[in-house]
Amino acid sequence: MAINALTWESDFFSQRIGKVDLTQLHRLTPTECQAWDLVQAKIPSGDYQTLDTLSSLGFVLAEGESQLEMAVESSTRQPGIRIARPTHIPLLRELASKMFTESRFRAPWFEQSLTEQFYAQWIENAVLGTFDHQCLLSLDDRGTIAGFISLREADSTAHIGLLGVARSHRGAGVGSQLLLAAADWTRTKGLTQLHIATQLSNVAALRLYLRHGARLTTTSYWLYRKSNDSI
Ligand SMILES: CC(=O)SCCNC(=O)CCNC(=O)[C@H](O)C(C)(C)COP(=O)(O)OP(=O)(O)OC[C@H]1O[C@@H](n2cnc3c(N)ncnc32)[C@H](O)[C@@H]1OP(=O)(O)O
Ligand SMILES: Cc1cn([C@H]2C[C@H](O)[C@@H](COP(=O)(O)OP(=O)(O)O[C@H]3O[C@H](C)[C@H](N)[C@H](O)[C@H]3O)O2)c(=O)[nH]c1=O
Repeated sequence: MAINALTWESDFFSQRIGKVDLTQLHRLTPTECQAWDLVQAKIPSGDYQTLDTLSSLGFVLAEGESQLEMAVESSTRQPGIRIARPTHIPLLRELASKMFTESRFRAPWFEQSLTEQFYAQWIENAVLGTFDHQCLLSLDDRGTIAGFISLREADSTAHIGLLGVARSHRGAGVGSQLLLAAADWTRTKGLTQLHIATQLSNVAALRLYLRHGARLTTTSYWLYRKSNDSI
């Protein structure tokens, strides 16, 4: 078998969703793909051979992704940053549901209302510590949520889950403040690397990360194949 089930995603989106195991690509057949509603593959953007193989099997481009890493040698505590609590969940859900418009979880593969719920659920899970481990908030001088960042620790490295700034607060340094708070979170955990992933199209986010010294490490493509009789 060359496709592994994505269990959480399949349950959440009520579709049979699988992901190609690239080490088993030589075994992949249209018949195996057909057993799934949606098959995903994430490939290095320079791997033209895999790109061509997957294209010939009916996969199409869904999105490009960039991975970055920030070396955290020193950091400073950011004023105005709080740990999100369950009471913040309703407002965080509302903010997150409308913010991540650049996403591979998009039409025609995913219904927009479910995509909105997906990012709402992601940030709720971050507050509860059930997926990402923590969610930090930037509060404005009235105590309103200006932005949030979620973080997790995996493989001795810190990872940013979601970063979002309320539209009314953009372009005022809140994104920078949250990124610096993430660097501080990383350092206080005794870690030295902060990993970030974002869409290749997300120039605003990429500019922010690069401005703060993040290094672009890899670029990838997400390819999807939907079965004709599904969704
Ligand atoms: C891991 C992930 O989640 S990746 C996805 C990132 N999130 C999203 O795409 C969600 C939607 N987008 C957003 O929430 C926001 O646009 C973000 C997070 C990308 C950026 O947040 P912002 O708070 O606007 O960032 P910030 O203000 O620090 O920087 C943005 C611009 O404002 C400028 N700026 C910063 N401080 C100030 C200031 N005090 N006065 C004027 N301009 C300022 C910056 O120089 C920057 O300009 P540039 O991009 O032209 O260089
Ligand atoms: C909430 C939650 C999610 N999962 C699963 C579901 C998916 O299989 C993965 C998340 O996939 P990812 O490729 O990370 O998703 P995105 O493409 O939306 O994320 C990128 O863009 C975002 C805007 C953000 N920058 C993110 O950091 C990027 O990776 O996780 C799960 O198993 N359990 C959950 O609770």
